[in-house]
Amino acid sequence: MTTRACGFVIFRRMQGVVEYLLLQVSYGEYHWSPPKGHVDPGESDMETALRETKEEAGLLPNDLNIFENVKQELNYEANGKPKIVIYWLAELLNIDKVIQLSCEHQAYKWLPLEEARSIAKYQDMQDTLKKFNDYITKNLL
Ligand SMILES: Nc1ncnc2c1ncn2[C@@H]1O[C@H](COP(=O)(O)OP(=O)(O)OP(=O)(O)OP(=O)(O)OC[C@H]2O[C@@H](n3cnc4c(N)ncnc43)[C@H](O)[C@@H]2O)[C@@H](O)[C@H]1O
Repeated sequence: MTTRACGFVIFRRMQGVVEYLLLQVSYGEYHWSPPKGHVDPGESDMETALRETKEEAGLLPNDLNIFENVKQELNYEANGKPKIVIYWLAELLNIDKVIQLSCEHQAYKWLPLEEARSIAKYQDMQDTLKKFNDYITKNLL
């Protein structure tokens, strides 16, 4: 059975520089990823992304401008099971908003594209960040 998870690649514009939010898990390989998590029964993908972003980063829907038509799907194996992860692009509107982590994460960073890609580690996550960055560069700057 395939595991499904959803979240947001969140960016902010900091003095002209686009930065991406990555969270470091507090278990296992201590890997970094955008806020995301498993889809609960009866939840839509977007409801999951919003719930997980609130739980993991303390960000509410009105903190974000969500680009519903800009999304990427990742497919990989996690803990021996196939996993699908859907990310939408979202912009943090108030750049001073404080990130509030849950116990699932031990750190967060706002990083420009290449540094974000570097700590994201996995090729498909790196490609996703690049594709979202291309969209931002072409349409929002
Ligand atoms: N080892 C552990 N010890 C204690 N509690 C744990 C745990 N693993 C999960 N939990 C608990 O499980 C719950 C997770 O719930 P959720 O918060 O709902 O779900 P998630 O972000 O999708 O979880 P996870 O961290 O497992 O996912 P990811 O795909 O990034 O990561 C899953 C695996 O896939 C790998 N991975 C991540 N991105 C990948 C990619 N793009 N390509 C290939 N592998 C990737 C990761 O390195 C990791 O090994 C939490 O309550 C958490 O505390």
